[in-house]
Amino acid sequence: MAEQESLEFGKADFVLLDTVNMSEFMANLKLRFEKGKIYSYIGEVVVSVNPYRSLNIYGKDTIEQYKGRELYERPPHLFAIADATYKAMKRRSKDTCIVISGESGAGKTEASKYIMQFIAGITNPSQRQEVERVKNMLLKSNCVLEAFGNAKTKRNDNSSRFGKYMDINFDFKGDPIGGHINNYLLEKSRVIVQQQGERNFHSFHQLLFGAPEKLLRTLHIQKDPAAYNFIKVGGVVKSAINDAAEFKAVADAMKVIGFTAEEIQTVYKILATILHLGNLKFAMDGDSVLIENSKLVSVIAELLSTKSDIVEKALLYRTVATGRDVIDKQHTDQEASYGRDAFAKAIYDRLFCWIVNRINDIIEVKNYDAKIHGKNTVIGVLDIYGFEIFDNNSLEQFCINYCNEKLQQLFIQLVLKQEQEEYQREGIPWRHIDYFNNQIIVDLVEQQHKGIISILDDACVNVGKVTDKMFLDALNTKLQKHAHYSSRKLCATDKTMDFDRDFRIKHYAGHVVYSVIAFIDKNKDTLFQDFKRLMYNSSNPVLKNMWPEGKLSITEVTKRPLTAATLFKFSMIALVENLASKEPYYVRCIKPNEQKSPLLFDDQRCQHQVEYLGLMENVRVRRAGFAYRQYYDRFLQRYKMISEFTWPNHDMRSDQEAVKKLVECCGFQHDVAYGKTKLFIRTPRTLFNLEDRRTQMIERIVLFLQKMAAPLLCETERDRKPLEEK
Ligand SMILES: Nc1ncnc2c1ncn2[C@@H]1O[C@H](COP(=O)(O)OP(=O)(O)OP(=O)(O)O)[C@@H](O)[C@H]1O
Repeated sequence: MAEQESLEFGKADFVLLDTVNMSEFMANLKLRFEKGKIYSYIGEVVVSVNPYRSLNIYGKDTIEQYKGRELYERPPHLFAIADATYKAMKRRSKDTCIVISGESGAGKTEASKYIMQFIAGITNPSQRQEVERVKNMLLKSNCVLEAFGNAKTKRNDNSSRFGKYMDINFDFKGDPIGGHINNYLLEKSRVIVQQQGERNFHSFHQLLFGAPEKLLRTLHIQKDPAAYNFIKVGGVVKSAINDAAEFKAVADAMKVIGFTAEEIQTVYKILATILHLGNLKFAMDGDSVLIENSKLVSVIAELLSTKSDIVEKALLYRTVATGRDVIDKQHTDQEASYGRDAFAKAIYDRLFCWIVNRINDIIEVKNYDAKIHGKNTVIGVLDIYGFEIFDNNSLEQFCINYCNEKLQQLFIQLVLKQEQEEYQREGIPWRHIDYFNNQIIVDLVEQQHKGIISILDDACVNVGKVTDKMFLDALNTKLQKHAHYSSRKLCATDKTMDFDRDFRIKHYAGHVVYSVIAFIDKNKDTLFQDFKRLMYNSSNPVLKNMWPEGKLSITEVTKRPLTAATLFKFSMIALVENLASKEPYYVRCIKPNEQKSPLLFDDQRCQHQVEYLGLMENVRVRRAGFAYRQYYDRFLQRYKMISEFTWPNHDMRSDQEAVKKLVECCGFQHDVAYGKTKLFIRTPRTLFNLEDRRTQMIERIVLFLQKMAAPLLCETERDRKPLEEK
């Protein structure tokens, strides 16, 4: 229990609720939010509510207060688990990780930044230059990633449109010596289309408003967002001044990180290429397709360091292998614009991955020799998209929600495992706990042959024209008996779904209807080989290196590359394995309202998040046996004034015996269990009763001391008087 907070702020740890039910949970969460307490615990899990205002709780003083302390010695804070993570890593040489989850705008990225700030603040007391350099690199790389991976959405002005896992490596002294970033599933569709009220990635806006005139001229770019089809304007132009300032900050960060001038120029050329691609107009002229504004083709060719006719050919034709022959097949205008969009998305996605790789090259640990330096340990920070339910849910939401299913499964398993291990260590018998096991849903998605991803992949490799509807038919046949799957065909009366379009999954977090439209295309994620060859044949070496597979001719290309969903599945399986191998800590973020208001606590929205973050399940598991546990010596330190046998010091053989005596004095012996090093208390009421007794005793002790001190004070007064009179 966080001991530094009064109960007027509610319960700092949800494990101590009088009764575990949703209404008590929500009342406590709301009370704490309204009192400005944005952090709470569930055991060692931090629950965080976005305050939507700056709080003075992240400065140097606060870092000092949390540094080296135990979790329960200070009020709940991100810094407390950052410190716990750091201690586990440093003292016990354990690899640890912090998993930050929550929906868009809940405060995940801010939390990850504060955690990094804390770690930076407590390391390198000797100010070694190398450590400072690494810390600077880690912070600067964040700025670059945000420019290319974040965008303004309706829900968050600076929304991360990718998942991120970042390892920080530490040497034997506990100083950061390097890092590594893994990125997951960038929302690349945003490059070509944005919903009303949203923007393309920040990088495009920064370029338009921040690049010097000379650079814009070489890129053939105008300072006007309305001139570009891939940039949506209308009410969402963030401050151009901000964008301009950020352009400079990002350019500077790229330089500091170590990007060469040629690399930085290439980055700008790719952004400009994408903007020009968006303006291409295709039309049919009889049977042939043509580009109406062909001047743009030469601009694109110049930016990509290649020839106009090669660009034009890649846009209008597709090389296909038919038996032994290789022919050029002309697109229709629709196919051409589809191919162009795929190209724009692919080069942005590739650019983003390339940036992450370049950062990794630069920040990775170098010259580390385990024999000389000892074990190199890591703290990982995972900042990944939360559960998503929109009006229209497609393959992207399907992947994101599957990711959350997997993380939730890991979460409950780990909380259970930690509990079991503690009971075992302490010699307390374990009681079986009922909890919701979402394995069945994870299997529904990822199981080989039978899972939705497999069924989708099967549909994608079928010869002939496969439609999204055929995929849905296959789902309906294979999953008709599955308890967590349904569709209109299987449940004709359910009008929340459309025939031949929708299916529903009962996720642990709620029911989500997915529309199969474009599932097949998105899963195939085809980029014609012609575009890859175009990039590979560029005379710009940076571009060429980004597209090594462009080396292959059409006849050498594997016919069945892994699909988008399968690649994502593999990356999730690897991620979960990696997290499971570390000691995990959790931050669960909640967004209090849609209006980004610091005052509003929207009960319904918050309750929904509490449900799908599995927080009630967490509280239940955490206090299934005992709500509270504490080391004997610490318990005595806090409560010894309650009993004459322990105040001011006990004379029993062990602290454990003294605690037993104290507990019996209060009559709580039926509500506790004695572990090897800790006392376990079953119900919170007992703990609060102890707290009340402690408060009363402290008042009496203070009164007593005052009484004792009074005559002394009088004496001093008397002694002083004559002196003064003298
Ligand atoms: N601890 C905090 N103190 C003050 N403001 C905060 C805090 N956490 C979040 N915010 C505010 O909320 C906004 C959204 O937070 P953040 O970008 O971290 O959300 P997110 O969960 O990472 O969202 P997404 O998934 O869209 O990236 C921030 O830009 C900031 O204005």
